[in-house]
Amino acid sequence: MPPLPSLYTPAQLLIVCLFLGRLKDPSTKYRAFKPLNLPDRQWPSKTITKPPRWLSTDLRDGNQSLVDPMDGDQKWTYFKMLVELGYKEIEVSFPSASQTDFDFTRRLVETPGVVPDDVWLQVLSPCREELIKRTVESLKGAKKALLHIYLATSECFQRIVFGMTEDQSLELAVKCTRYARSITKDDPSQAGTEWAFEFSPETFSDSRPEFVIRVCEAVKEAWEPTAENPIIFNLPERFVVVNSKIAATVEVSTPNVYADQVEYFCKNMTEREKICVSLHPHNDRGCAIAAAELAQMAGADRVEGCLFGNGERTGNVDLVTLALNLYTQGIHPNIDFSDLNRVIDVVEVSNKIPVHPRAPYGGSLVVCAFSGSHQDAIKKGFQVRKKAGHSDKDLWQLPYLPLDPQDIGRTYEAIIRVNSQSGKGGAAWIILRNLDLDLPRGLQVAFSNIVQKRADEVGRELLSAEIQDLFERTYFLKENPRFTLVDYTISTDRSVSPAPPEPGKTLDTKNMKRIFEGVISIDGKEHKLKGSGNGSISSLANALSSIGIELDVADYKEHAIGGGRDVKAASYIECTAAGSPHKVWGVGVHEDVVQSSLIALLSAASNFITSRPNTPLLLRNKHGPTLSQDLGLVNGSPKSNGNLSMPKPSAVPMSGSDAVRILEENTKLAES
Ligand SMILES: CC(=O)SCCNC(=O)CCNC(=O)[C@H](O)C(C)(C)COP(=O)(O)OP(=O)(O)OC[C@H]1O[C@@H](n2cnc3c(N)ncnc32)[C@H](O)[C@@H]1OP(=O)(O)O
Ligand SMILES: CC(C)C(=O)C(=O)O
Repeated sequence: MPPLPSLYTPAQLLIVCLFLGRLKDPSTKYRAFKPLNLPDRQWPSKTITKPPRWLSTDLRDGNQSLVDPMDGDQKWTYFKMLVELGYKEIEVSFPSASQTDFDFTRRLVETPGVVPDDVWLQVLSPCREELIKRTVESLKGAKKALLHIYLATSECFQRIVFGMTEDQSLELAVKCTRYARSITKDDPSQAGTEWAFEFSPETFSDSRPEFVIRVCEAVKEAWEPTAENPIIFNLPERFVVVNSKIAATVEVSTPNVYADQVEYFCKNMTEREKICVSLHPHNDRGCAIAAAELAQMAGADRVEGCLFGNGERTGNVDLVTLALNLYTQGIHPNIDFSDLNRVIDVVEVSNKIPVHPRAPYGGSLVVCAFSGSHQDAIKKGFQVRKKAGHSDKDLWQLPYLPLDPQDIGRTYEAIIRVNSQSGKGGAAWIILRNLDLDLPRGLQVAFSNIVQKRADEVGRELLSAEIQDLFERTYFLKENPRFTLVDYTISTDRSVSPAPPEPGKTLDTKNMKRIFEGVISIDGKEHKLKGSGNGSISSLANALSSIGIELDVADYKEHAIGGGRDVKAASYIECTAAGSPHKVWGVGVHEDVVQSSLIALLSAASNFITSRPNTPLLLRNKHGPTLSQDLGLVNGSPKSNGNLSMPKPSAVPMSGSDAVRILEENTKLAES
């Protein structure tokens, strides 16, 4: 077939099609919600000061929205977890929907000790008598039973779904309430159960507020609640059909509009003390949390939702976020999320839906910082806390972390993670956490460059263990094949006679020179070295210079690790190489502080000759006289004839590996 002639390229055609597919003027299809006129609204100046009554509907609204609803055993595990977390009102099923739900409810009622005495079992039914009857049957014998019925009150539901007028809907709601009453709290055979009642004017947020009040007043009158056992009016916030002709669905409006509606409801219902105003927000516009919080400010007493926001469509309001939002305001939510990982495990297995890595509080990535400035701020925050001696109960003020991860059972290890976006603080934090080494700033920068390079090379996050390993290998913490301190003494150099002590006083050796004499294993062979200096480190540096490694100490820091008998010293030495702009760091850890500093210097020397083999250095001329008098074999017969003279410094640039080779040649020479 010949190709069809076309004025456009395929790409242009695609763009045209996409463009035509979108509405230039969405107002022909979608209408803005007309908000309630509530000029005297009070809620904006209110704050939340206590937790609401919570209702978990994970096992009902959450379950009904799953691809594969939970089976009885999964519900059982989930229920037990909800009880352990502290939920006192749990919507366990829609008993008229399926045998699984009915049987599960019966199992809860009939199994002794599973439902604590203070926990209400809530069940849902539509306003249909035969379904209400079946629903009530499922709860027979329960200690505390909460019967929940629903009926949509919006104009579009009445017209599209039910084909009823407002009066007919009201009549149905009242009829079902009376019926429910007759088979529950008014039925003598149900006397062993404490019955409570909930009515949801479904589509509340799209209903005429005056009509919602009318229906709820009528239902209240039919149920006759008391202040001790108030009736629950549950006010769903959810999507609605606005323009029925085109039947498009949009969510109602911004959360402030819902708050206005709730405040209106609270103000206009009579006998407020006999009413519990409950919220049932869905997340169609992504505003469920805000809607629930603003509506509590507007006077609501109770919130229905699901853990991690499972539920119909975009989900019910997330109970974890709501509770932990309160917690971070210093208000205990009465729900225990101190082991959030366990909760996540149960939720993920039961729902077969993973918790999003960015889900507030629970997401695996929400307490992780990859980027340098975040890591830096978090690390400083922890250091300030440590310095101030803060315990895990003291006031929490930490950059970027609104909640102490420990409070939800997460460790600090995972907070800072390192990839190519990370700065010096990230790797330093991991070394601090893993090895107790508080790296000086200069070493942080030096090590960060090494980490950055590695992260770029591998193109992924570097795990904490990898960073630790990189550090240990870079600074020869576990083993140092190049320079290992085998044995040493540091003595006072008495060859330069000090001023004699005043009569009756001892000789002041404090300011006298020190002599390092020791055995160092260099690339597996042991050698004696000797040098002198103002202190231990400089005397070893001097000894190293005798074999051609000319390092000047530019910076030195030390700190203790641990305490008591197990205390250790950590030493950090930054060295410059004579005649070279390069600096190298060395790290030493030892029970003895002097030894730790000597190890650090050898680490720097090793680092120098190993990691910068091509750096030109002013080292000794291998053709000159070779070993210093101090250098000889330990395990052979040491040459102690004193005839070997100090090699003269030479201006020949030489690499670190050359220096070691020369050393070996010199050693052989000494042996012969
Ligand atoms: C907003 C919510 O989440 S509400 C809870 C929703 N959950 C569920 O629906 C899960 C369980 N549901 C079910 O198992 C079934 O839908 C049942 C058992 C309730 C009813 O089953 P069916 O009788 O087969 O009805 P079906 O599901 O086809 O349709 C719903 C019918 O109930 C009516 N209905 C819808 N809501 C209500 C209500 N609140 N009260 C009374 N009737 C209602 C509809 O108008 C429709 O009636 P129609 O058949 O006369 O047109
Ligand atoms: C039954 C009601 C409360 C409901 O689930 C909803 O409106 O989403």
